[in-house]
Amino acid sequence: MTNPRSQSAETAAAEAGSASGHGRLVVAVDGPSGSGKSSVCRAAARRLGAEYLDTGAMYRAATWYCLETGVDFDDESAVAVAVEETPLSLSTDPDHQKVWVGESDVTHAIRESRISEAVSAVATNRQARSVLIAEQRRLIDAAGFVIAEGRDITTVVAPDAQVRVLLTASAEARLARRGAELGGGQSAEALQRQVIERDVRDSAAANFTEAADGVAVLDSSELSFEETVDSLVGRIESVQ
Ligand SMILES: Nc1ncnc2c1ncn2[C@@H]1O[C@H](COP(=O)(O)OP(=O)(O)OP(=O)(O)O)[C@@H](O)[C@H]1O
Ligand SMILES: Nc1ccn([C@H]2C[C@H](O)[C@@H](COP(=O)(O)O)O2)c(=O)n1
Repeated sequence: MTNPRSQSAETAAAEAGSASGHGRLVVAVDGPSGSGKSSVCRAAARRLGAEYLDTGAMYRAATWYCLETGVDFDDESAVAVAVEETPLSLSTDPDHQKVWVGESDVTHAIRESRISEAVSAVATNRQARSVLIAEQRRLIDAAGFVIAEGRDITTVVAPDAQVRVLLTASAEARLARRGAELGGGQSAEALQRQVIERDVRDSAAANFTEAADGVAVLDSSELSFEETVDSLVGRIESVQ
């Protein structure tokens, strides 16, 4: 995987880590779709002056590249080669979340439904995963103080993180949140495909429904957004 902008992102990350006075601190958060990982982790990172790594954005950007280059998703080797080739870079600044593939700013495009519906083909490809996991570890190592979220951060990418949390919410809460986020125009079937069915497919590659040993569960079903952020921040502050 080539990474034209990674150097500046890493330099910024290292500076932010040392400037925040936290030294090296890795926070790993996993959970199913719509549990609140991205929004809660981004808000916690802002509040604490940490870097924020959205690993799902990396799977989505690689999927965008596969679609752009016309890769056949049924051809596992072709998918793996395309992911290896993807000129992906992303910022870890929680205030300026940007994702690029080469010179294309794909920050918004990777959130489209066509990406959500195709991304599992990349997520369940073993070779593609190992390429992305290596890159995620490199970005985490380069950061001083980072909150990284995804599906396998607590278990595979950063099992030695000082804070490890499984963020959950009931299926009803997750569907309602995603529906509201998308403006209420999505059919129940489309939401079911993008949230529940995607989780079922992605479960073949990672276990993000049960907490591994040493991983704390944060169930946000009955919590407001702010209460969920407060809870995560409290857990992080308790180890500082
Ligand atoms: N505790 C909460 N209460 C209410 N809404 C929440 C809560 N946590 C998150 N949300 C909202 O739910 C929506 C989905 O959250 P988010 O995108 O962060 O989930 P996610 O776990 O990252 O999903 P995905 O893995 O599919 O990207 C967002 O609109 C977010 O603001
Ligand atoms: N560590 C990760 C992060 C993400 N994925 C996969 C599973 C999702 O379908 C897809 C997009 O993630 P999202 O933006 O919805 O969080 O990427 C994964 O397998 N492992």
